[in-house]
Amino acid sequence: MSLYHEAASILTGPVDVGGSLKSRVYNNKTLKSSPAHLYALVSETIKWSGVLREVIERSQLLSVEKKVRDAGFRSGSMSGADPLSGIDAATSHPLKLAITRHKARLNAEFIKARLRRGFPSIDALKTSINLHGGTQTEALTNGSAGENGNGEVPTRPLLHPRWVRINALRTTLETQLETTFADYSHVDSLALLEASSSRKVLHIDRHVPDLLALPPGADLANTAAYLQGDIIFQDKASCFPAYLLDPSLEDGEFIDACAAPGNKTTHLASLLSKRQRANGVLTKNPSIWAFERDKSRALILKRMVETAGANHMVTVKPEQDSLRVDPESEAWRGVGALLLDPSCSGSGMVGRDEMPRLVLPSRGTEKQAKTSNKKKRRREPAQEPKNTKSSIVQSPQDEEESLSGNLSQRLSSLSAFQLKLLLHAFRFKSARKVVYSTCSIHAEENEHVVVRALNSDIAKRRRWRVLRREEQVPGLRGWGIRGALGACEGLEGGHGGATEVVADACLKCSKGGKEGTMGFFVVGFVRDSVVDGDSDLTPESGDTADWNEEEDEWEGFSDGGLVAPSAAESDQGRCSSGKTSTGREKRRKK
Ligand SMILES: C[S@@+](CC[C@H](N)C(=O)[O-])C[C@H]1O[C@@H](n2cnc3c(N)ncnc32)[C@H](O)[C@@H]1O
Repeated sequence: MSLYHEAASILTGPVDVGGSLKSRVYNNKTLKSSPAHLYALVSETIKWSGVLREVIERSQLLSVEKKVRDAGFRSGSMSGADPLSGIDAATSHPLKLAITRHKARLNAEFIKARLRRGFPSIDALKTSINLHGGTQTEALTNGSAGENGNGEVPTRPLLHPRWVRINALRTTLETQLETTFADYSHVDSLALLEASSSRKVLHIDRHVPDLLALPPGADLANTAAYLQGDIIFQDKASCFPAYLLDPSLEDGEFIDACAAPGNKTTHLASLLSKRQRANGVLTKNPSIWAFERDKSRALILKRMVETAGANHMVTVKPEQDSLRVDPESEAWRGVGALLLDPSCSGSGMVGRDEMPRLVLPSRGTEKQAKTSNKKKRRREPAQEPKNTKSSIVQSPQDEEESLSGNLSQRLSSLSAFQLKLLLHAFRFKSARKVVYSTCSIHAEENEHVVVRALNSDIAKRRRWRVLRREEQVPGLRGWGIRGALGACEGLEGGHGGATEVVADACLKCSKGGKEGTMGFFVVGFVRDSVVDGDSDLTPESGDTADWNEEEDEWEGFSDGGLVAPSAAESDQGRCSSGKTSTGREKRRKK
């Protein structure tokens, strides 16, 4: 049984210490069990924990079997046809006996749990759980059933879909729908996508052009389309910045000031190539300068640009610190628009160093407990240490990290760095558009940076203002989640606009929300004309905290995939597959 005890200790460990589930198992040298077996057991347990909870709670097993309760029915496998078939212990083991005594009741509850979810067979339930990791079936238990049942669908999508961006540099949406996704059925909403038990189902996004949502388990990493760069795994939210920039061939040159691994750079190039195609005439190729200060990340960026077929537009500047580029220099006079997606806390990332949540059964309601054993229940002896977030979800509670001293310090350092980059972007003499984004959910890195930027000397003198909601590209104008009014207070007037206008100009994405995105923030800045005679500006003056380079900031994945960890891994495979970049010639030297 040590396999089960070890699984239990992994599953009940604190959620905020020890890294991902995989690293907790494979890096723990004190475990006796085979890491592969243990990992399989804990991941299966997590996947099935919602069903297990229901079966155990409804059978009231824990109210009558003290042994099971004290040992903790912490892990089990549901890979077989009944809830008990996976328990690998001697038949005479007291724990196994305590469970098998209730076999009939447990099996009956298991059947009911399956039917409640609308699955006609165990295989159908298994397929859905394997596809959606168990969470989707949870959505179906409150009275509604999935498409296998009475056709109803859950009211809210719960999972992070696999977002796939069609790369217009190499292909078109129509071509991909006729080839890579020819045998996929189309659904009208994420809710339907999540309710589907089919792997071959997709939803065409209604906000960002050329973006598809697929089920989270969709495996496209080996498709020709992915390998040749026709499709790119990119979270929907991460597609907002380039789209919001609304790049046109008249904008002049572009800079992506924080470019690696290259999702937004290649998206920008893709949007420009569509513009070129729409123009119908052979236009001069637009220029995108992709700055990346980190040497190894710049290599990944180069590969991504190459794979996406954007070499003819993008010039990667490896080991280039954006802040060391002189925006006043004549060399950058042609730059009209910038993307700025700086390193941030990454608090909006889905799956970052995440420990999956285990849903545990309770011993039943007070009433159930009283009727079953008529004894007053004692509290579980094993208590979590204070101030430690457990990976077990006992009851829904807000697990938002509190702004402790450390976090607050870190955020203030990060936001100082982000502001510095933003004000630097404002200094490019011909620039008329800047899009700023973070994958952070903290106002300090988002609205507060916007307010401080608008209050800056350079913003006022060069007349930078926010790109108002009504000016935004059609797909994003309708996006409902906007900046927090309270977080936008403190505007000093001038050209910044009213607090409401600024808050409404900010687009936010919720992590784990019904839109299926990661947590994200994006805002556009524009100016209506280029103002000259302002080279005497010292834009960074007056900005407070110093950026601490040692901070653990989020710098995006080291690959092209801002999706689930598995996709990130597969992208990494592509990026580090030994394929060398072709040594693309620089179009011109700066
Ligand atoms: C959040 S990631 C960017 C993700 C990227 N925009 C994408 O969509 O794939 C931030 C990147 O900016 C780089 N970076 C941070 N500060 C920089 C600076 N001052 N100059 C250039 N690159 C910088 C980091 O090394 C990191 O690769």
